[in-house]
Amino acid sequence: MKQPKKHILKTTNLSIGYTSKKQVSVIATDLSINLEAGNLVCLLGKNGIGKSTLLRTLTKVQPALNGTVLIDQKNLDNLTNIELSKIMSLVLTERLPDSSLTVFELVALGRQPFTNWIGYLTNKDMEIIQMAFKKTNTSHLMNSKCYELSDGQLQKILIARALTQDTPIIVLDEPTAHLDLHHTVNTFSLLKNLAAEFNKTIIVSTHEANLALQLADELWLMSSSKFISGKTDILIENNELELLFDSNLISFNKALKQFSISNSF
Ligand SMILES: Nc1ncnc2c1ncn2[C@@H]1O[C@H](COP(=O)(O)OP(=O)(O)OP(=O)(O)O)[C@@H](O)[C@H]1O
Repeated sequence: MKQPKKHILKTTNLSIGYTSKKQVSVIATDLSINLEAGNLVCLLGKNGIGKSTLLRTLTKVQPALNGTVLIDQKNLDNLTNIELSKIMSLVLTERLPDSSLTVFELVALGRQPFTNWIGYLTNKDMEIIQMAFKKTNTSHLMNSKCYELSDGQLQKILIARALTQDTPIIVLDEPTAHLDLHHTVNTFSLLKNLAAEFNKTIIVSTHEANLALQLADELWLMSSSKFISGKTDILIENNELELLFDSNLISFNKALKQFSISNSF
Protein backbone atom coordinates (compact mmCIF):
# COMPACT_ATOMS: atom_id res chain seq x y z
CA MET A 1 0.00 0.00 0.00
CA LYS A 2 1.29 3.47 -0.88
CA GLN A 3 2.43 5.38 2.20
CA PRO A 4 0.80 8.80 2.67
CA LYS A 5 3.37 11.55 2.05
CA LYS A 6 4.71 13.27 5.14
CA HIS A 7 4.03 16.95 5.80
CA ILE A 8 7.41 18.56 6.20
CA LEU A 9 6.30 22.17 6.60
CA LYS A 10 3.09 23.46 8.10
CA THR A 11 2.10 26.95 9.18
CA THR A 12 -0.86 28.05 11.25
CA ASN A 13 -2.14 31.65 11.39
CA LEU A 14 1.29 32.83 10.33
CA SER A 15 1.83 36.59 10.13
CA ILE A 16 5.11 38.01 8.88
CA GLY A 17 6.70 41.45 9.06
CA TYR A 18 9.02 43.70 10.99
CA THR A 19 9.03 45.13 14.49
CA SER A 20 10.91 48.26 15.42
CA LYS A 21 10.81 50.38 18.56
CA LYS A 22 8.34 52.72 16.88
CA GLN A 23 6.05 50.36 15.00
CA VAL A 24 5.10 46.95 13.71
CA SER A 25 4.96 46.63 9.89
CA VAL A 26 2.77 43.73 8.94
CA ILE A 27 3.72 42.37 5.51
CA ALA A 28 1.24 39.46 5.29
CA THR A 29 -1.19 37.65 7.58
CA ASP A 30 -2.96 34.29 7.75
CA LEU A 31 -0.41 32.44 5.67
CA SER A 32 -1.48 28.86 5.47
CA ILE A 33 1.05 26.32 4.20
CA ASN A 34 0.80 22.57 4.32
CA LEU A 35 3.67 21.15 2.30
CA GLU A 36 4.48 17.51 1.61
CA ALA A 37 8.09 16.33 1.40
CA GLY A 38 9.73 15.87 -1.99
CA ASN A 39 8.10 18.82 -3.77
CA LEU A 40 9.60 21.67 -5.74
CA VAL A 41 7.74 24.80 -4.63
CA CYS A 42 8.01 28.16 -6.39
CA LEU A 43 7.04 31.29 -4.49
CA LEU A 44 5.78 33.96 -6.89
CA GLY A 45 4.78 37.58 -6.35
CA LYS A 46 5.62 41.11 -7.39
CA ASN A 47 8.66 43.01 -6.13
CA GLY A 48 8.31 44.03 -2.50
CA ILE A 49 5.29 41.79 -1.81
CA GLY A 50 7.06 39.84 0.95
CA LYS A 51 8.68 36.75 -0.57
CA SER A 52 12.06 37.22 1.13
CA THR A 53 10.32 38.13 4.37
CA LEU A 54 8.36 34.86 4.24
CA LEU A 55 11.47 32.77 3.43
CA ARG A 56 13.41 34.46 6.22
CA THR A 57 10.57 33.71 8.64
CA LEU A 58 10.34 30.05 7.60
CA THR A 59 14.09 29.65 8.10
CA LYS A 60 14.17 31.45 11.48
CA VAL A 61 16.36 34.27 10.18
CA GLN A 62 13.66 36.59 11.53
CA PRO A 63 10.81 35.91 13.96
CA ALA A 64 7.18 35.52 12.92
CA LEU A 65 4.87 38.31 14.10
CA ASN A 66 2.29 35.69 14.94
CA GLY A 67 1.38 32.04 14.44
CA THR A 68 3.40 28.85 14.30
CA VAL A 69 5.73 27.14 11.86
CA LEU A 70 6.16 23.38 12.15
CA ILE A 71 9.16 21.84 10.40
CA ASP A 72 8.97 18.08 10.24
CA GLN A 73 6.35 18.31 13.00
CA LYS A 74 8.65 20.28 15.31
CA ASN A 75 7.96 23.88 16.29
CA LEU A 76 10.54 26.09 14.57
CA ASP A 77 10.88 28.22 17.73
CA ASN A 78 12.08 25.20 19.69
CA LEU A 79 14.75 24.06 17.23
CA THR A 80 18.34 25.02 18.00
CA ASN A 81 20.49 26.42 15.20
CA ILE A 82 22.43 23.18 14.92
CA GLU A 83 19.21 21.13 14.74
CA LEU A 84 17.83 23.48 12.10
CA SER A 85 21.05 23.37 10.04
CA LYS A 86 20.60 19.61 9.69
CA ILE A 87 17.04 20.04 8.40
CA MET A 88 17.25 23.17 6.25
CA SER A 89 19.81 24.91 4.12
CA LEU A 90 19.36 28.45 2.89
CA VAL A 91 20.68 30.05 -0.28
CA LEU A 92 20.50 33.84 -0.31
CA THR A 93 21.45 36.20 -3.11
CA GLU A 94 23.48 38.69 -1.11
CA ARG A 95 27.19 38.91 -1.92
CA LEU A 96 29.49 37.31 0.62
CA PRO A 97 31.56 39.43 2.97
CA ASP A 98 35.12 39.93 1.60
CA SER A 99 37.24 36.89 2.36
CA SER A 100 40.06 34.96 0.79
CA LEU A 101 38.26 31.61 1.08
CA THR A 102 38.63 29.34 -1.91
CA VAL A 103 35.52 27.96 -3.57
CA PHE A 104 36.35 24.50 -2.22
CA GLU A 105 36.58 25.87 1.33
CA LEU A 106 33.28 27.71 0.99
CA VAL A 107 31.47 24.64 -0.33
CA ALA A 108 33.12 22.41 2.32
CA LEU A 109 31.68 24.74 5.00
CA GLY A 110 28.32 23.19 4.15
CA ARG A 111 29.51 20.11 6.09
CA GLN A 112 30.04 22.17 9.24
CA PRO A 113 26.93 20.91 11.09
CA PHE A 114 28.29 17.37 10.73
CA THR A 115 32.04 17.73 11.24
CA ASN A 116 33.90 17.70 14.56
CA TRP A 117 35.11 20.89 16.23
CA ILE A 118 38.27 21.16 14.13
CA GLY A 119 36.23 20.70 10.98
CA TYR A 120 37.91 17.41 9.99
CA LEU A 121 36.40 16.13 6.72
CA THR A 122 35.84 12.39 6.52
CA ASN A 123 35.82 10.37 3.29
CA LYS A 124 32.02 10.58 3.35
CA ASP A 125 32.17 14.39 3.67
CA MET A 126 34.61 14.53 0.72
CA GLU A 127 32.28 12.34 -1.38
CA ILE A 128 29.32 14.64 -0.66
CA ILE A 129 31.41 17.73 -1.52
CA GLN A 130 32.60 16.21 -4.82
CA MET A 131 29.02 15.23 -5.66
CA ALA A 132 27.83 18.82 -5.02
CA PHE A 133 30.50 20.21 -7.39
CA LYS A 134 29.54 17.62 -10.01
CA LYS A 135 25.80 18.25 -9.79
CA THR A 136 26.24 22.01 -10.13
CA ASN A 137 28.89 21.70 -12.90
CA THR A 138 31.30 23.85 -10.93
CA SER A 139 34.28 21.49 -10.36
CA HIS A 140 36.48 23.75 -12.54
CA LEU A 141 36.01 26.60 -10.04
CA MET A 142 37.15 24.60 -6.99
CA ASN A 143 40.52 26.33 -6.61
CA SER A 144 39.36 29.87 -7.43
CA LYS A 145 39.04 32.47 -4.71
CA CYS A 146 35.42 33.37 -3.93
CA TYR A 147 36.04 37.03 -4.73
CA GLU A 148 37.04 36.04 -8.27
CA LEU A 149 33.61 34.60 -9.08
CA SER A 150 31.00 36.29 -11.25
CA ASP A 151 27.56 36.73 -9.65
CA GLY A 152 26.22 33.78 -11.64
CA GLN A 153 29.14 31.53 -10.68
CA LEU A 154 28.75 32.52 -7.02
CA GLN A 155 25.07 31.64 -7.17
CA LYS A 156 25.90 28.11 -8.35
CA ILE A 157 28.58 27.73 -5.69
CA LEU A 158 26.09 28.71 -2.99
CA ILE A 159 23.74 26.02 -4.30
CA ALA A 160 26.66 23.57 -4.15
CA ARG A 161 27.25 24.56 -0.52
CA ALA A 162 23.56 23.92 0.26
CA LEU A 163 23.90 20.49 -1.38
CA THR A 164 26.87 19.61 0.83
CA GLN A 165 24.75 20.48 3.85
CA ASP A 166 22.59 17.58 2.61
CA THR A 167 19.38 18.70 4.29
CA PRO A 168 15.88 17.43 3.49
CA ILE A 169 14.74 21.04 2.87
CA ILE A 170 16.57 23.61 0.72
CA VAL A 171 15.27 27.19 0.63
CA LEU A 172 16.53 29.51 -2.10
CA ASP A 173 15.77 33.22 -2.44
CA GLU A 174 15.88 34.15 -6.14
CA PRO A 175 18.70 31.74 -7.00
CA THR A 176 18.63 32.64 -10.71
CA ALA A 177 18.63 36.42 -10.29
CA HIS A 178 22.03 36.78 -11.95
CA LEU A 179 21.89 33.87 -14.37
CA ASP A 180 21.37 33.86 -18.14
CA LEU A 181 18.57 31.78 -19.64
CA HIS A 182 20.76 28.70 -20.15
CA HIS A 183 21.94 28.68 -16.52
CA THR A 184 18.48 29.61 -15.23
CA VAL A 185 16.89 26.59 -16.92
CA ASN A 186 19.84 24.48 -15.84
CA THR A 187 19.41 25.53 -12.19
CA PHE A 188 15.67 24.89 -12.20
CA SER A 189 16.14 21.47 -13.75
CA LEU A 190 18.76 20.66 -11.08
CA LEU A 191 16.30 21.71 -8.35
CA LYS A 192 13.50 19.69 -9.95
CA ASN A 193 15.78 16.68 -10.11
CA LEU A 194 16.78 17.03 -6.44
CA ALA A 195 13.12 17.02 -5.47
CA ALA A 196 12.06 14.17 -7.75
CA GLU A 197 15.08 11.89 -7.41
CA PHE A 198 16.27 12.57 -3.87
CA ASN A 199 12.92 13.47 -2.26
CA LYS A 200 14.26 16.86 -1.17
CA THR A 201 11.81 19.65 -0.48
CA ILE A 202 12.91 22.68 -2.45
CA ILE A 203 11.37 26.09 -1.84
CA VAL A 204 12.41 28.78 -4.32
CA SER A 205 11.33 32.38 -4.63
CA THR A 206 11.56 33.53 -8.21
CA HIS A 207 10.38 36.01 -10.82
CA GLU A 208 10.64 33.28 -13.49
CA ALA A 209 6.88 32.71 -13.45
CA ASN A 210 6.69 30.81 -16.74
CA LEU A 211 9.45 28.42 -15.76
CA ALA A 212 7.84 27.93 -12.37
CA LEU A 213 4.56 27.03 -14.06
CA GLN A 214 6.30 24.34 -16.09
CA LEU A 215 8.41 22.84 -13.33
CA ALA A 216 6.94 23.47 -9.88
CA ASP A 217 4.88 20.77 -8.18
CA GLU A 218 3.39 23.45 -5.95
CA LEU A 219 3.09 27.23 -6.15
CA TRP A 220 2.81 29.79 -3.39
CA LEU A 221 1.21 32.92 -4.80
CA MET A 222 1.60 36.17 -2.88
CA SER A 223 -0.42 39.25 -3.72
CA SER A 224 -1.52 42.28 -1.73
CA SER A 225 -4.98 40.75 -1.27
CA LYS A 226 -4.18 37.13 -0.49
CA PHE A 227 -1.76 34.23 -0.20
CA ILE A 228 -2.57 30.92 -1.84
CA SER A 229 -0.60 27.71 -1.80
CA GLY A 230 -1.41 24.57 -3.74
CA LYS A 231 -0.63 22.15 -6.54
CA THR A 232 0.29 23.99 -9.74
CA ASP A 233 -2.36 22.30 -11.90
CA ILE A 234 -5.13 22.92 -9.38
CA LEU A 235 -4.24 26.61 -9.05
CA ILE A 236 -4.25 26.92 -12.86
CA GLU A 237 -7.58 25.12 -13.06
CA ASN A 238 -9.08 27.44 -10.43
CA ASN A 239 -7.89 30.59 -12.27
CA GLU A 240 -5.78 31.65 -9.30
CA LEU A 241 -2.78 32.76 -11.38
CA GLU A 242 -4.57 35.90 -12.52
CA LEU A 243 -4.16 37.46 -9.11
CA LEU A 244 -0.40 37.82 -9.61
CA PHE A 245 -0.26 40.60 -12.22
CA ASP A 246 -2.31 43.51 -13.52
CA SER A 247 -4.31 41.96 -16.40
CA ASN A 248 -4.03 45.15 -18.50
CA LEU A 249 -0.34 44.41 -18.74
CA ILE A 250 0.16 40.67 -18.33
CA SER A 251 -2.44 38.00 -18.89
CA PHE A 252 -2.45 34.33 -18.07
CA ASN A 253 -3.10 31.86 -20.89
CA LYS A 254 -4.69 28.84 -19.27
CA ALA A 255 -4.33 26.58 -22.33
CA LEU A 256 -0.60 27.29 -22.65
CA LYS A 257 -0.11 27.54 -18.87
CA GLN A 258 1.97 30.66 -19.46
CA PHE A 259 1.91 34.39 -18.83
CA SER A 260 2.19 36.72 -21.81
CA ILE A 261 1.91 40.43 -22.56
CA SER A 262 -1.78 41.42 -22.78
CA ASN A 263 -3.28 42.22 -26.19
CA SER A 264 -4.54 45.49 -24.78
CA PHE A 265 -0.97 46.56 -23.99
N1 LIG B 1 14.35 45.13 7.57
C1 LIG B 1 13.18 45.61 7.17
N2 LIG B 1 12.44 46.42 7.96
C2 LIG B 1 11.25 46.89 7.56
N3 LIG B 1 10.67 46.60 6.37
C3 LIG B 1 11.36 45.79 5.54
C4 LIG B 1 12.64 45.26 5.87
N4 LIG B 1 13.06 44.48 4.85
C5 LIG B 1 12.09 44.55 3.90
N5 LIG B 1 11.07 45.32 4.32
C6 LIG B 1 9.83 45.61 3.57
O1 LIG B 1 9.07 44.43 3.52
C7 LIG B 1 8.35 44.38 2.27
C8 LIG B 1 8.59 43.03 1.62
O2 LIG B 1 9.97 42.97 1.24
P1 LIG B 1 10.59 41.62 0.66
O3 LIG B 1 12.04 41.85 0.50
O4 LIG B 1 10.15 40.49 1.52
O5 LIG B 1 9.85 41.53 -0.75
P2 LIG B 1 10.13 40.56 -1.97
O6 LIG B 1 8.80 40.03 -2.41
O7 LIG B 1 11.17 39.56 -1.61
O8 LIG B 1 10.68 41.59 -3.05
P3 LIG B 1 11.65 41.38 -4.32
O9 LIG B 1 10.92 40.52 -5.31
O10 LIG B 1 11.80 42.79 -4.81
O11 LIG B 1 12.94 40.78 -3.83
C9 LIG B 1 8.82 45.58 1.44
O12 LIG B 1 7.85 46.59 1.55
C10 LIG B 1 10.11 45.99 2.13
O13 LIG B 1 10.31 47.38 2.02
